[in-house]
Amino acid sequence: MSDGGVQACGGTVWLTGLPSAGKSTIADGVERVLRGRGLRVQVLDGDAVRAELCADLGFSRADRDTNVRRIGWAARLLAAHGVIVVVPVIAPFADVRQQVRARHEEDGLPFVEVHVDTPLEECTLRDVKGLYARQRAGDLRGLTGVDDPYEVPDAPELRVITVGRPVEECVREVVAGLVEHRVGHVGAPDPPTPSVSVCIPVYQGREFLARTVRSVLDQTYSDFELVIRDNGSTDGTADVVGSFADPRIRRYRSESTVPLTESFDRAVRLARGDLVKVVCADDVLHPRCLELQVAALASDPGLALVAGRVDMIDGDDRVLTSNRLLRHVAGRIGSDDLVRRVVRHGGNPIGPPASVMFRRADYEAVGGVRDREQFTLDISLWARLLARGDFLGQTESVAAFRVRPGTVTATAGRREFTVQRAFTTALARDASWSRHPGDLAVSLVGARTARARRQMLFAAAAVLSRLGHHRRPEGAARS
Ligand SMILES: Nc1ncnc2c1ncn2[C@@H]1O[C@H](COP(=O)(O)OS(=O)(=O)O)[C@@H](OP(=O)(O)O)[C@H]1O
Ligand SMILES: Nc1ncnc2c1ncn2[C@@H]1O[C@H](COP(=O)(O)OP(=O)(O)O)[C@@H](O)[C@H]1O
Repeated sequence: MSDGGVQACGGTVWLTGLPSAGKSTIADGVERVLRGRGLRVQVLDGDAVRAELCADLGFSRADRDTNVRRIGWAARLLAAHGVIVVVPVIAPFADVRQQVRARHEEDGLPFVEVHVDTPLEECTLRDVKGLYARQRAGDLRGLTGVDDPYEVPDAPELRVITVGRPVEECVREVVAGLVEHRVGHVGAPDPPTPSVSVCIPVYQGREFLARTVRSVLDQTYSDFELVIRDNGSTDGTADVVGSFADPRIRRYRSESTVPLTESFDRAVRLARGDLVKVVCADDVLHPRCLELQVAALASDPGLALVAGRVDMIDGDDRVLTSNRLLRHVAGRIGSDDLVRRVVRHGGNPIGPPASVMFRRADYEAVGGVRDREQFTLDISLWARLLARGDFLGQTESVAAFRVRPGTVTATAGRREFTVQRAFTTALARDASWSRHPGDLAVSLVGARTARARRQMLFAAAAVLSRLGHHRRPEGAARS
């Protein structure tokens, strides 16, 4: 999936332990760290595998053994192809764990056994899935560690204590253990973590992607990484991505295509920088964009979101209109006040992803992009991020948004209008923010005006395009 110049050595990391010990939680953290380093990682979680590969199995001794052997077999195949396989699976019996280890060793593949060492009393308190309670109530029999055996590993490569320790610390311990046991990179050292990650999720982006990438590489601010995640494009996008040699680029390609919201989320989840900007694969950043927005967030820890203005350009980079958006939301604005302005606006007065920068920690804290409706993806994310801090609307134009036929924004019709209304209504009623009767009525006027304005803009784009109207982007001229 990635290159990045990293030489990967595959292997299996088996996280064994009682139910609710923390196996899955630590596995997820390890996956994130390793992916952040550009390595190929696959988590084979007990629950997920049992739903698919082992749907025929229960929890008898024989079935558990079969389950662990099958997972061990799949892990070995993946590891042989250079993948780091992280396996959070109870695997309660020592002899089957030993068999899986032996099969790896026969193939010369590293096998790292990690005992997630959380005492039963603590697991019973955590009881993430309510299994211990069900067992006590007599609804479940044969629960590992209670009325079914768990054989504690004698000599695991690593024993991780979780009680009283933050998850991140346990994750770091496992990652450090992997390096020691030859799993993961054996070649280039980790690239240093940059302060900013610019993330480009791209699907069928051959036509404009090169311009987008160049606009990122030409920034006046240089301490960034550029994460490009190709969402299974088949139009030659991969060639465009491959044509750039800048070491700050980290490339990922998925063979399958996920929905736009998920593609956005996966690209951001690859970010390593503390600050994040997402750029759609046809938009363009103006050269001082990162410089201006990093300075704002670095100097004011109370800010969760910074946004600049945008120019609207057409398919030939002709400026259709400049310095747009943020008319009603310029300057530093408290989050409660801003949410009210968003409601009254009835649409997205903040801007598209390219105009915005946020903090990765905040993105993770709010659970990332959840909205399945791609039309309100950006504004619903901005609104949730505001729960983490205030907003700064910058009056400089920082990016150019490409207006072209066939895009989500261009084709927005009645259904999208309904989706937008549903979002605004939910926001107006959200108890996290102060509520103002009457704002929802105001927002209806705002939403209709915004929709009409958008329709006019797209119509104008078509006409201007035919007339050959041409002007340089203002932000580009300034910087
Ligand atoms: N009786 C019993 N004992 C243990 N676990 C049970 C049981 N019934 C259901 N579950 C749920 O199944 C998850 C364990 O699956 P595994 O594949 O990891 O188990 S095993 O290795 O086959 O023992 C396990 O998930 P985790 O606790 O997250 O590991 C449970 O959610
Ligand atoms: N240091 C820690 N490492 C892992 N999990 C922890 C830690 N401290 C607390 N927890 C919590 O313990 C629970 C473990 O759940 P989970 O990872 O699903 O367990 P398992 O996969 O072993 O069944 C989570 O709610 C997690 O937040």
